[in-house]
Amino acid sequence: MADSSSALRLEQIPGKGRGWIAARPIKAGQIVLRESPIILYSAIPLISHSEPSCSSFSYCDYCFRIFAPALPESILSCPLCPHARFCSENCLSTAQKSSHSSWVCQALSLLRESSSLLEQPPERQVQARFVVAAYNLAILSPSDLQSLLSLLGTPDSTVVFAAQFLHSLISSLCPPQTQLSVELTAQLLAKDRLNSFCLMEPYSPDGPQRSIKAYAIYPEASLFNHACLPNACRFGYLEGTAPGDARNTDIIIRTIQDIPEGTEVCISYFRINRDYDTRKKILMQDYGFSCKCERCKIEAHWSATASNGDFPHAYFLSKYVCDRINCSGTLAPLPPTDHTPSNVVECNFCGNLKTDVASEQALAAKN
Ligand SMILES: C[S@@+](CC[C@H](N)C(=O)[O-])C[C@H]1O[C@@H](n2cnc3c(N)ncnc32)[C@H](O)[C@@H]1O
Repeated sequence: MADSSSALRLEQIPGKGRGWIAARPIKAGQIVLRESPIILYSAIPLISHSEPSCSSFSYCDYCFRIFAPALPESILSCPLCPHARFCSENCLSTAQKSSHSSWVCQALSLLRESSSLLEQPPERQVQARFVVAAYNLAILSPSDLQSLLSLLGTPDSTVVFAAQFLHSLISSLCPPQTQLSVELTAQLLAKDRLNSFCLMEPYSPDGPQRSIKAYAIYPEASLFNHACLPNACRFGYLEGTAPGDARNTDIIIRTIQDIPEGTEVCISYFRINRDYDTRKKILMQDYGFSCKCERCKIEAHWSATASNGDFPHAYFLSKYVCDRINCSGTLAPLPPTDHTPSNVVECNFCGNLKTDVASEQALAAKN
């Protein structure tokens, strides 16, 4: 599942819980983790409301690739329900054995007809998709359920309310073939809230903000801690072809700089060009911690007027933030070949490739 065994080791990091440490020196661009999701579910509310969906695309319910508009006849529907559609025989048959099992198909169909779920906010309907996916995991792969439960995340009152509602609804409509309690449901929802990764619609320079297509849980990737100036970043190849034998829904974590042995390997949980106040707010609201990294320490006391506009970390941001319009992804070198570092950097949002020389020149021209 993961490539981390030789490059990374898990340790307790003071003040942060568990985290990944470089087990040996790691070169810039190296892949340190490649992992498939144990849970992957659509971010679209189950029951459509009157307002139009923010997404203009429709996609396969297994691999989440956008359907080719020129080939509508190639789209396959689930034989048991009209809602789940697949881009190939392979996706359909694999989904029937996993994420769209007959129990999932029946549970989602019954939930769609539930008037009490219709009265709930769209977020609850997305949570319903997660709970169905998690119960399905409990039925099909108890060891993956244990991996999910081993992640950080403690239920609070909102999660407990959602768990009570969804557990009771699903148990009455379509009970899973295994005993799953309200308490377990609350635990699962709390893990999902803290650890799920968003899979986004493709980049477009002139399009609206990208919508979230799906949420995925990757237990090993969830153990990366956050840094506001990260030394690694996440890649995904949802629409394209993932490198090597990876699947398009796999997560790939690649280093953006050389990392000495013993150093913690961190990713940023969001775009790195956000300002201090925004980062502080997101980290507290969504992840429940206050970041004490070097960048935050400096920016907490930085003022544009007092500092003559000389923004701290300007060099890092110019070098590693993609400058394409509507992008701001993170740039990381391609993996080294035969221990030779690559001078081509790839953006983890828009996929743009450019030589590092060009980015150095762009930086020099700016200064
Ligand atoms: C996705 S988990 C990362 C793995 C986690 N450390 C663990 O032990 O499972 C996110 C949580 O890790 C902790 N964390 C991550 N980055 C941190 C940082 N820069 N400072 C403090 N805590 C951090 C916070 O508790 C956060 O809610």
